[in-house]
This record gives sequence, C-alpha cells and structure tokens, in this order.
Amino acid sequence: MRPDVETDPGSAPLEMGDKGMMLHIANFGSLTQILAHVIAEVRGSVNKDVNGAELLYSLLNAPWLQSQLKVESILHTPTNKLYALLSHPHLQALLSAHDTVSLRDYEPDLPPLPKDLPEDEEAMRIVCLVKNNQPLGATIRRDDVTGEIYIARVIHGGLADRSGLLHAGDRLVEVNGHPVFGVEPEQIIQILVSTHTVYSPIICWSTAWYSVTLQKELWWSQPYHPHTCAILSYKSVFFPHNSGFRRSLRLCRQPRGQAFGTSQFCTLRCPTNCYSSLAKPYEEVVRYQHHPEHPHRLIALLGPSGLGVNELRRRLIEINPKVYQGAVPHTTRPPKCHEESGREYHFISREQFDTMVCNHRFIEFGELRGHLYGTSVDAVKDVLASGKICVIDIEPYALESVRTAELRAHVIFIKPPTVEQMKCTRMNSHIITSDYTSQPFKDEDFQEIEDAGRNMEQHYCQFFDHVIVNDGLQAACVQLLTAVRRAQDEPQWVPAAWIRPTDQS
Ligand SMILES: Nc1ncnc2c1ncn2[C@@H]1O[C@H](COP(=O)(O)OP(=O)(O)OP(=O)(O)O)[C@@H](O)[C@H]1O
Repeated sequence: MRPDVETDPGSAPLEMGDKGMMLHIANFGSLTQILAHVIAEVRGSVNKDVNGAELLYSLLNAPWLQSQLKVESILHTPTNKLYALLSHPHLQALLSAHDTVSLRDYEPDLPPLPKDLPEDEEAMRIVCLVKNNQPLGATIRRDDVTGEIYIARVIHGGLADRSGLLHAGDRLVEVNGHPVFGVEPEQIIQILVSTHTVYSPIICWSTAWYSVTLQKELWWSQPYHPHTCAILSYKSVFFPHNSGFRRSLRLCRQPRGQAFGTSQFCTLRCPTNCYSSLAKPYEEVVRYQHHPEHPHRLIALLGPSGLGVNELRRRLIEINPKVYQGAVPHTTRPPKCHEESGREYHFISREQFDTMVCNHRFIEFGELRGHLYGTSVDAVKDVLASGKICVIDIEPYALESVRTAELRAHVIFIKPPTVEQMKCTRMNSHIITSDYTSQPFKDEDFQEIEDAGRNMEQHYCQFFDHVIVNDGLQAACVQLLTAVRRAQDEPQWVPAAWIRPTDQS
C-alpha cells in the first residue's frame, strides 16, 4: 500500500503504512519536527514574497522527501529500540553467561595414564560417558581372587550399551581419576552414581557375561542383605512360538499355544501373560547363599534340542542317583506293563491333567500322539523335599515357571560348540528326528543346533546362571557337576523377590 503523505508538515503526527502498522512519525525523532519548523519558516518567507522562497518551499514539501524521511525514521527507530534492549543489564548478563558457557571446554580433564600400564597399549582405552539423569546401565564385580574390578553386566539399551564403550568383562582401572584396585565396590558405585561424567581407563576383556544393569538407588544399598543388591535388566525378550517339549521327552516340537490344539491352554497355564515376569525390564537381584537345611535349588538345563541336554542330565544323575534326580512327568497315556505310576510317569486322566493345567501346576506340558505329557511343579518339589537335587531340562518359555521363590532354579545354558567341532565330536552319535527315528547327525542338524543356540543365547542369556559348552561330553559333564555343586554351596545372584517375596512374586 502506498504511504499516505501528509502534505501539511505542521500537522504531526504523520501516518503511513498498512492498517496493521500505523506509524507515528512524530515519535520517530526530531528530524521530521525540525523539517516541519523549517518549512513553516520558509512558508513565512513565501508569504513575504522573499526571492527564491517559493522554490525552496516546494522543494521541502516534495512528496519524495517526505517519504524518504518517513522511511529513515522507520528504519532508525527499531535500531534504537534494539540497542536499548540489548543494553539492558539483565540481557547483558544473559549474553555474558552464554559466552562464558559456550567457551567452556566440557571434555573431562583426564589424568595422565598410569605408568605401570601393560606394554600392549591397545589393551587400554579411556572411556568417557556423560550420564545426564540416566543410570549408567552396567554392573561391576570384584574378582575374589585378584581383587580386580570388572564390568559384570551391561544393560541392553542402557547408557553404557548405547555408548558401545563398555562391555561385560572389561577390567576397570580407574573411575574419574580414582584407581579402583582394592576399592570396595560400594565406593566405586558411589563415584559412578554421583558424577555426571564418568571416564575410566578400561582394559578390554573378552569374558562373556550376560546383560544386567545397575540401578543406582538400589545397587548395594538394600538393608535386607549385608552385601549386595542390583537390578537385573532383561533384554527385549523374544519368545518363539514354536517352542515345545524337548524331543528327549518323545514329544515333537509343537507351537506352544497349539499344544492341545487350541491356544486356550496357553492362557490357562499363564493366567495373565505367559511372559509377564520375563518381560520385566528390570529385576532386583541379591547375593544368595543356599542354606544347608533348606531344600536344594532346582537345576534347570536349557539348550537347543539335539545338543545333548538330556544326555548331560542323564549322566549327571547316573554319577550319583542318591544326590541327583529328575522329576517324574505326568501323562495321560496308559501305563505299559512294566511301568509303575510315580516311577516312570504319574499316570493320570485327561480331566486330572486339565485340572492341573488350569491350576498352573505344570512347568511345561505338551501333547504327543493324542496323549498329554507334563512336568509339574509338585514333581519337582517332591524331589527337593526328599533332600535330593532335582535336575530337569526345560524350554525357554518354562523359565518363568522355574524362576520362582519356591524352586529357585539355577539355570544352566548348554551351549553348542562350533559346527566343525560338533562334526568331530558327534561322528558316532545319533539324533532323534521329528519323526521319532534315531539317525546319524547331518550337517543341517549341526547348523540348526548352532542357530538355535545362538538364538536362545541372544534372547535369554540374562537368565543364565551358568553356561557350559557341550563340546566333549566328558568335559561338559565335569563342568556340569561343578556348576551344580557351586549352585548349592556358593553364593549366587538371585532375584530379590525370592528372598523378600513381594506381592507380585
Ligand atoms: N558332547 C557330545 N559328544 C558326542 N555326542 C553327544 C554329545 N552330547 C550329546 N551327544 C549325543 O547327541 C545325541 C543327542 O543328545 P540328546 O538326546 O541328549 O539331545 P537333547 O539336547 O536332549 O535333544 P532332544 O531334546 O531332542 O532329546 C545323543 O545321542 C547324545 O549321546
């Protein structure tokens, strides 16, 4: 819109612009007013017929000059306002603070590397983590023998994990300039918890630990246990729907929800959500020492089908049947002539079986050739009540049923060696195929076992208390024996709810 130009310079204020931006020239400064006075003076001279006054008057009244003056005023005024604003002490202080902060170097002031570093410099790295308000997402452990501090576990998706800088098994050398050797884990945790930026020389270590995290409020601080308390963090748990009973139970792999031809049974077995507790992002854990007078902890073996989980279980029991025993399964099939109820199986009717399913009495169950089979909680408890160590093998979905305050399962993952190693060690072994025939292992079987093992480890490793690689059978058996003894005799990390039952447990 073209500006309206007031031709009478004496009639200030002049206005220009759109309706939304009416501007009062008189407020814009003295230049316009001075000019108005000059024009008034020249006007007097014109009236007195002074020579040349007419020309000067028309020059000063020219619209272009008026417009130019208005534009100048408009441009000039915001500058003044801005200058006044920026000169304000509060804004000056703010700008000064901004400059100070922006110039500051927030990189940690790292101490010089310790002199006694190993020759291999590449083994040492300095890690810097800025925590903000998040927990670090890692736990530490002290090696009882060497006193060294290690990263025990790294929470999947937590700060440490996302940084990619900390790994389970890394040896901690310093935290924020404090050497950690010989320092109580509680003190190290205090440093980790209280500081914003954590930087540590770390020595890489390749030990495979499983992923657990640290929740700063609870770590090492619970009153009910003198030593330790941590928060387990579960990875995003993936529950395959094609898991079923082990082939060793003569039950083929079946989709779990279809064990009875309907998914209803799955719901019956797990009233709320089959995976509810396993899917929890965190689980508080404590160091637990099994009391000699209490029932033994259940030993639950987990591993890919065909790897030898059942073989190892069988061999362990054979070593000392007075100490180790399996749980007697329930079945709806009729007993064979040599079988005795409660010895090979608990023979029950389908109605009884269904009732047990409805009452969530089974750790696992499935159907084969029209008959139901299941391992019950009570069968496990019977063995434990007899003073023996109960050893069972389970599918991953049964983890929830055995990781309870009642059974306190110690979960041992039987891990496949490489395909090449399996080819060597299984040359004379046979696998029971899905059509229930015993056949020599094929290359595909080994590949399948390896893949299944990797998948299991990836999704459930956080529940493994111990891992045994079943390469040589003899060696694996010895390791199993040792692990089972340790589970009963030595302190172990267990969910805090087992020791201090909560409403949910
Ligand atoms: N380390 C090993 N070396 C050689 N043979 C082995 C080894 N471990 C297991 N086997 C053999 O592999 C075969 C399969 O073992 P097993 O039946 O115990 O597997 P599984 O994991 O229980 O599988 P499934 O659940 O399908 O029965 C058996 O013949 C067993 O003797």
